[in-house]
Amino acid sequence: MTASRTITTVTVVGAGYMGGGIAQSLALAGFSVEIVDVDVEASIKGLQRLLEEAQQFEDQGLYATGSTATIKANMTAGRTLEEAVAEVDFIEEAVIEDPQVKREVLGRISEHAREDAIIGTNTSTIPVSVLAPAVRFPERFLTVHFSNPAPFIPGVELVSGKATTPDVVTAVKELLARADREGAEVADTPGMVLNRLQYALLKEAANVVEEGIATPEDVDTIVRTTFGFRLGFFGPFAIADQAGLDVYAKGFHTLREAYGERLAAPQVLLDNVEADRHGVKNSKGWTGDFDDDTKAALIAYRNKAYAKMGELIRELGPAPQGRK
Ligand SMILES: NC(=O)c1ccc[n+]([C@@H]2O[C@H](COP(=O)([O-])OP(=O)(O)OC[C@H]3O[C@@H](n4cnc5c(N)ncnc54)[C@H](O)[C@@H]3O)[C@@H](O)[C@H]2O)c1
Repeated sequence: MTASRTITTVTVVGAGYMGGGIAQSLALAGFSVEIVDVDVEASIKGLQRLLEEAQQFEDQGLYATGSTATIKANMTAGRTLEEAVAEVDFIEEAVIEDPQVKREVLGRISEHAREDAIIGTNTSTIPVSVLAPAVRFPERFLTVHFSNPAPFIPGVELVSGKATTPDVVTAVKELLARADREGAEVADTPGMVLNRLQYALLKEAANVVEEGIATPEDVDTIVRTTFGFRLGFFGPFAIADQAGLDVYAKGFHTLREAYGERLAAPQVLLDNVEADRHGVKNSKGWTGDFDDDTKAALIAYRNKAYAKMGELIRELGPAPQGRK
């Protein structure tokens, strides 16, 4: 491994829905990006499609004027996988979600890449431990999981394997920051964090419907107009701090009575309350301590965020819906 891990050149292998969006985003951020698909013809078609899509985004005002020209200047296609991975600093694999196919492709990538090139996989479900054995020099391998649609969703889950070295994670975080993305590290577990939480919400939402408590339409309305409204700005811990941890503890008591241990208060929440940490209101929260200036700034930020969110939703109008 070389000392410097700064990434400037990237190859994305698998230029489909996600790989295409990732390549587009990185090219727009100034990285030199090559895309590779099943063969040279598919790669060139992919490039054409991505440039057309970028132009549409630009015409719709979603990308700044000149973005397509930047992407065109920074993105190439037309070589084999072996050629395209040979010199670059970072390779992101985004082929189909099939462990066998991924292992084969990752094996080829790592065989032909520089020994110090960093290799990421965009898998949404397959543990690093399943894929890493296929990678030559697995210390430079990790999951770099972008979300759909990649051109617009900023968050990226990063999952290290047993062998992954910290400098590799740092270099990928720097790449993401340059592309205006935010990487968060999670352990190598099925579903990681994003899908574990998202699936838990869907499962409970389905329970609510099955129990006849609300229709799917009303569940969706409640989610997007109440707690979902906050989620673009605050995660569950920050929200709990704002609501009051003592309030949550009481709420969990009611839920436990109704639904059993499954919805009992987490011990760490009870420990916080026991230690007189009630959240922002008593200046001692789960996420930290709050002095008066920080409290005032947080409330001002929250109010502005929600007012602007309301404005945006009114401006966009309701989302199109499928016919019943
Ligand atoms: N679609 C999503 O919402 C989403 C979100 C996050 C992560 N992911 C993950 O991203 C990855 C790609 O998903 P997608 O939705 O973009 O799929 P996709 O089918 O749109 O794209 C996959 C691409 O890989 C190409 N490909 C297949 N085999 C290949 C090979 N051997 N060599 C080179 N290219 C090959 C295909 O031709 C296709 O263009 C998967 O691991 C998926 O789980 C998907």
